[in-house]
Amino acid sequence: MEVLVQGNAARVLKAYGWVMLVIIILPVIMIVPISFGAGSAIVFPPKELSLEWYYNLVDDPRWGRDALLSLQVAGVATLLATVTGTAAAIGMSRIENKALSKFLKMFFIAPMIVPLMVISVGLYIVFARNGLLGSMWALAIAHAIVVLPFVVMPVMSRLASLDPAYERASASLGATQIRTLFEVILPLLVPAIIAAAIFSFVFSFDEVVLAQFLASPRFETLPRKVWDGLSQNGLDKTVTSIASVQLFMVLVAFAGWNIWKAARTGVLASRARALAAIAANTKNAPAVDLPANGSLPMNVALKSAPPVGTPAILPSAEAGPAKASEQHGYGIDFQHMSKFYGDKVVVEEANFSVKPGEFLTILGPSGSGKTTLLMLVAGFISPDAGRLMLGKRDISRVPPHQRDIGVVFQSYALFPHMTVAQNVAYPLRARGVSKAEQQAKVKWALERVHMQDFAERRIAQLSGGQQQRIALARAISFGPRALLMDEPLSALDRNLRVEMQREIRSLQQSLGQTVIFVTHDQEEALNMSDRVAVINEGRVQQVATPRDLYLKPQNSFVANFFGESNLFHGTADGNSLKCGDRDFPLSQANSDTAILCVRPETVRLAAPGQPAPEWAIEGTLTNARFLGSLLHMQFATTYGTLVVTRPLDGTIEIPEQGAVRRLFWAPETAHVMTH
Ligand SMILES: Nc1ncnc2c1ncn2[C@@H]1O[C@H](COP(=O)(O)OP(=O)(O)OP(=O)(O)O)[C@@H](O)[C@H]1O
Repeated sequence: MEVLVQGNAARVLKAYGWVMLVIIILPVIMIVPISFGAGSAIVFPPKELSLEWYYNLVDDPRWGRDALLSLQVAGVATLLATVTGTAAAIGMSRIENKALSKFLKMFFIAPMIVPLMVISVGLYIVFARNGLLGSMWALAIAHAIVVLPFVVMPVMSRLASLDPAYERASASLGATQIRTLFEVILPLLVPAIIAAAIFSFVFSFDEVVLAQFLASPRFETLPRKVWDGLSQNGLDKTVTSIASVQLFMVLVAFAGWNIWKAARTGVLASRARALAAIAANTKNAPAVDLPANGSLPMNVALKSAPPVGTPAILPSAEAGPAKASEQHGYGIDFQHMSKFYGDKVVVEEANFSVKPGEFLTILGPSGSGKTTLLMLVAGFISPDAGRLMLGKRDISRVPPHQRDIGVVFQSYALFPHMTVAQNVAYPLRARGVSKAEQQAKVKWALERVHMQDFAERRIAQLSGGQQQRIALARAISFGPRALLMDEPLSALDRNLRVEMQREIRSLQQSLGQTVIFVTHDQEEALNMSDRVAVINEGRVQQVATPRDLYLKPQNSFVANFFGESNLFHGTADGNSLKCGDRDFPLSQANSDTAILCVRPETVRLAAPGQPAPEWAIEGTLTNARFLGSLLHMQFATTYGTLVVTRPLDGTIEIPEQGAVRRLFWAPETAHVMTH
């Protein structure tokens, strides 16, 4: 940690901290020795030790009765406030109507702003009219109302800080909303809920103003009795023994909480160990030690697979050891699909197909609609027009948990409160798969990503690369009909990224899975895809193999986005393109306004005196950069800057800055586009 304050300033701050601590804690701690002092005088430190005030506490049954009532009131108020407040916070986080959401928030937070005295008077009138004064329930409800904001606020802020991908991941894995609530959302809210419950309990147990109005002399809480005693006769020293007992109870509760936490982790660990024992029981498969970053040693062969196309049969407990090509993907058909946000079109008339078992990458600049397209397939949003077919089924309106489509999120969205094995088993549990089958499939999926030895790890104990593998294992464990990946490698460093590209591609091929992969990195698209869909401003520009995209781009956007290009705008006339004062030759006859796309590596250079066609363009070298294996040159010409690249094989002549060359190309290497 960086030290911001050093030397004398640090010492002064430290001393200030200690003084503040002592001022805050000392009066509280002093109560304990005072409670052991003999006689009714408040003496610190006590001159004579005695347990008389503790005997007094036990001997007088009213203290015990009042304490019990306070405990009952605090218990009921805590339960009411925690349940209602948590439900309200979750409900409000789902309301899309901003005005309504704001109003409800104000409503639930109001008890914190309105003075307690006002609330007390209001409740007194209501309870008095209904004959509820002096009832434990009335006081508990009043306390619950007052502490409600202290539950709603922390739970809402915890909800706001949760990655929304958790909920989407749960749905994509087949969980209903109820399962998602109880198995994902509530466990992730536990710290906030516990904090809120403790606060509610302490507030209610200690509360005196509402108790003054709503309890009765016959039926009074502990704080009210203490208060009454104080106002009538000065401090009854029994109060010090009560306070000491309460302090002791807080310490016991704190210790109990820590012991429970440790025990809970132990239980989870032993559960995970049981799954891991099965997962690790892969005597035939050699265990792989992964480096900490999750990359795979180069000598580890990816599991070979029979050809794609056999029907999907996931390994079952009865089926024995898993075979490698157990899944096959379905085709996905986008039929004139559009999505609007307000009046802004985000996806416009998407109309293309992904073949079964194909790896298709959606490539486009930031904000072009890639994620929206993927979310439409996953079912997290619905199209405003058009249809989406998965195989022969129209899934346009099918909820995500019924689509059987696996999703790997950019943030991985692994559930942090579950172990690796529990994460991978989650979609299987959601589908009611038997325990034995769950274990077999978890083992199978973890083997596919070489993570079988990590089954009992917590997610926080994994590196980014390892988390990536687990996210993949979780998405394939239930035999999805297609797999969607939203920039899953963007958080990894370059080397690991390249390795994961190789692995994901290899896994997809061995499984025969249909994959839609989103990226804005064209190199990644080139490395992995059977075909690439280039998208810009919500419109799919071209869907083609990487080779066709490069050699035959459909328009200038694709030509520029997928690799570099030199573009010449002109009018085609037969076998030539009129552009400025030149007629560039075309390999095919054309008769329209057209754009000629010339890739940098196809441009030839002729030094003065060397032969060149008549239409060659004269250019002056303005910039030459070494890009690893490529020399990248820029020439200033009357057509603007032209880019030329050459592989650096150690033999090429590198022109000097300012050198003049004539630039030309073979007509068959240039591509004509209409726009
Ligand atoms: N919920 C929403 N409400 C309004 N506009 C939205 C919403 N979600 C996305 N958009 C807009 O839709 C457009 C496409 O967003 P999308 O996230 O699909 O782009 P992207 O290509 O995935 O971008 P990036 O690569 O930056 O993730 C953007 O202009 C974005 O601002």
